Amino acid sequence: MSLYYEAADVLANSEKTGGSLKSRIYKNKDRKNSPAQLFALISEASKWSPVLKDVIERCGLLAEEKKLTPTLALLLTHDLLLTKGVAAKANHVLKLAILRHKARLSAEFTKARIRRRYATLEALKEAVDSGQLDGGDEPLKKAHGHPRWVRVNTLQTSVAEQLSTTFAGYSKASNIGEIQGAPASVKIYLEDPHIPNLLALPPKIDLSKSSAYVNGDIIFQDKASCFPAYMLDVGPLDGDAIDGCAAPGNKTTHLAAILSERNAGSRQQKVFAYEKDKIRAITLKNMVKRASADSMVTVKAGADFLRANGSAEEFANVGAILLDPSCSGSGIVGRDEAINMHLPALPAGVSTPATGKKEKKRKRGQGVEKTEADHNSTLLNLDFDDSTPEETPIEDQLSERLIALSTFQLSILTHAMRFPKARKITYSTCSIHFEENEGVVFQALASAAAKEQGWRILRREQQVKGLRDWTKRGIWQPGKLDAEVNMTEEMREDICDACIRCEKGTEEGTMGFFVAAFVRDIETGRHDTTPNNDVVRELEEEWSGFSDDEPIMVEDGGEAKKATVAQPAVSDTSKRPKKKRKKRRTQ
Ligand SMILES: C[S@@+](CC[C@H](N)C(=O)[O-])C[C@H]1O[C@@H](n2cnc3c(N)ncnc32)[C@H](O)[C@@H]1O
Repeated sequence: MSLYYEAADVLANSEKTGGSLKSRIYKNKDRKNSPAQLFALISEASKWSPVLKDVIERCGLLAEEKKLTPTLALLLTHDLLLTKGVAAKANHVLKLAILRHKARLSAEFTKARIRRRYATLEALKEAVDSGQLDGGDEPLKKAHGHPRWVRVNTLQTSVAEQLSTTFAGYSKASNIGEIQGAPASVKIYLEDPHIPNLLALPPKIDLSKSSAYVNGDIIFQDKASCFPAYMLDVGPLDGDAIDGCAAPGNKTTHLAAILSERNAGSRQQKVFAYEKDKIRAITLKNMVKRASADSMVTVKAGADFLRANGSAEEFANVGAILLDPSCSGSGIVGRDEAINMHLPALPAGVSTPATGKKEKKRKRGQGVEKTEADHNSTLLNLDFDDSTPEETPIEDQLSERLIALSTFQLSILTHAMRFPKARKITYSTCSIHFEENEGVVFQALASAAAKEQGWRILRREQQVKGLRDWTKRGIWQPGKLDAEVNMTEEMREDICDACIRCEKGTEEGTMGFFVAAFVRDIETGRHDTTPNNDVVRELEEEWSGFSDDEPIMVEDGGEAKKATVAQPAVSDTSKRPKKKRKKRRTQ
C-alpha cells in the first residue's frame, strides 16, 4: 500500500486498536512502510494542518479530485509543498491527482503565509514547529502545557555553565505557569524550586539536536522522575547504591550524579544498575556512558534483581536501594496534550471516496470516511506520545493487570528490604493507581521482611526539603485492600503523608507519579538476604512472558480480586503456598 494510503489507514484506526498513535504505528508489523516514515509524515502533516486545511479548501481540491479524502489531501499537500515531493511513482494515481493542482496549491500556500503575516517561509516554519499555530491561527494557549524538563548532568557540567552556554540569552521566568503557556520560540527557563539542577523550559522546545543534549550535559527527565534519587538522599556514609530496575537509566545517572556531588567528585561510591531486559540494558549502558557515569555505575545487563543475593561480597557496602519497577504507566504524559489534525472540509454534495486497495470495496461510511463522517468533524485528535516511555500504558484488563503488577512490585520491594546493609529504599512508580502505590507501601510495611528487618516509612518531616515541601501527598482508598491495615487512623494518615504523589495535567507540570521511602536503623536488621530460590522460581513461573510492552493476560475474565494485606503472623516464606498469580502472596 502506498505511504499515503497506509498513513490514512493508521489515522482511521478502523480496527479500533487502543494505545497512542505512536504505539499503534510501531506495534503493527504488517505495514509496508517503515514506522518512522509513517510517524514522521503524520506528525509533520498534523503540525502544518491548520495552514494546509485552509490552502486545500481555498484551492477547491476536494471538489475536483473525487479520489481524495480530506486526510489524503492533507498528507499529499504536505509532501508536495513542504518536502522534496510526493513519495510515489510518477504515474501513481494519488501523485497525478495532487500534481494537477501544484500551481494553485503553491499560490494559496503563499497567500496563507502572507495572511498570517509571516514574511518568509522560514518564519512560518518556526511558528509551526513551536506549536504557535496549534489552535488555528491562535498562539498556543494551553492551560497546563507539559514543560520540557531538563536535568543538568552535574557529572559533566553545572547549571551556571549551561545557563551561560546552551541557554545563553534565555531569561528567567517568574513562575511555572509562564513556562507552561509559552511557545517554543520564547526563550525562558525556570530553575525548579524543589529539585536541584533541574530546569523547566517551554513545552514544545526542541533541544534534541543541541550539543548539550547530544554530549550528555543535559538529560530530558520529567520533574517527578527526579524525585526518587533525590529522595534517597545518598551521602558518603550510605556506601554503595543499587538501582534495581534501571533502564533507560534516568534515575541511575541522577543517583550517580548526586553521589559524586556529595563525595566532592571522588566517585568512590558505586552504583549497581540491574536491568532484566537485555535490549533495554543496551539503552541503559549507552545512557550511563553518555552521562559520564560509567566509572561509577556497574550495569547488570539482563540480570533479575529478584535473584540478586544481598549477602554477596560485592554488595557488602550497599546502603541504599532505588526501586522503580515496571508499572501500568498510567501517569505518563504522552505529550498527550494531543496534537490536533485539522482536516479540510468536504464541499457540499461531495462524498468521501474509498482510500486505498483495501478500501476499494468499502461503501461510503467505512474506514477513513467513516471516522471522519461519524464524528462529523474536521478535527482529528491524535494522542502522539513522542516521549521515551518508561512504560506502555495499557487500559485493557486494568484490574487484573494491577493485581499482577502490584504482586511483582511488592516482591521486589520486600526483596530489597532483606539486603543486610541497606538503610534506605525508595519505591516509585509512574502510576496513578492506589494498588501500585500506597497499596504496595502498606503491604510492604506489614510484611515479614519489614518487620524482621526493622523497616519503617521515611516520615515527611525527615525528608529532604524539596520533597517535604511538596504538597500532594499519598491517599487512602478504603476497601482496596482485603484485610484492613492493622493500625490506627493516625498512623495511616502519617504513612499517607509520607508518600508523595504527582498528578499529570496540573499547574505543577509533572507526569503522574508516586514515591515513598523506607528507612531503618541498621542495628535492628537481621542479616538474612539469600534469595529464596523457591520464591524466585515461583515468581518466574508466574511472570514468564511478561514484558513492559505486553498486557498480562489473566486466564478468565473474572472480577479482579482485592489485594490482601500481609500479616506478620502468617508471613513465614517457607510456609507460603504455591499458587498462581491471581492471589496475592504474603511476603
Ligand atoms: C519503570 S522502568 C525503569 C525506569 C528507570 N528507573 C528510569 O528512570 O530510567 C522499569 C524497568 O525495570 C526493568 N525490570 C522489571 N523487572 C525487573 C527485575 N526483576 N529485575 C531487573 N529489572 C527489572 C524493566 O525491564 C524496565 O526496564
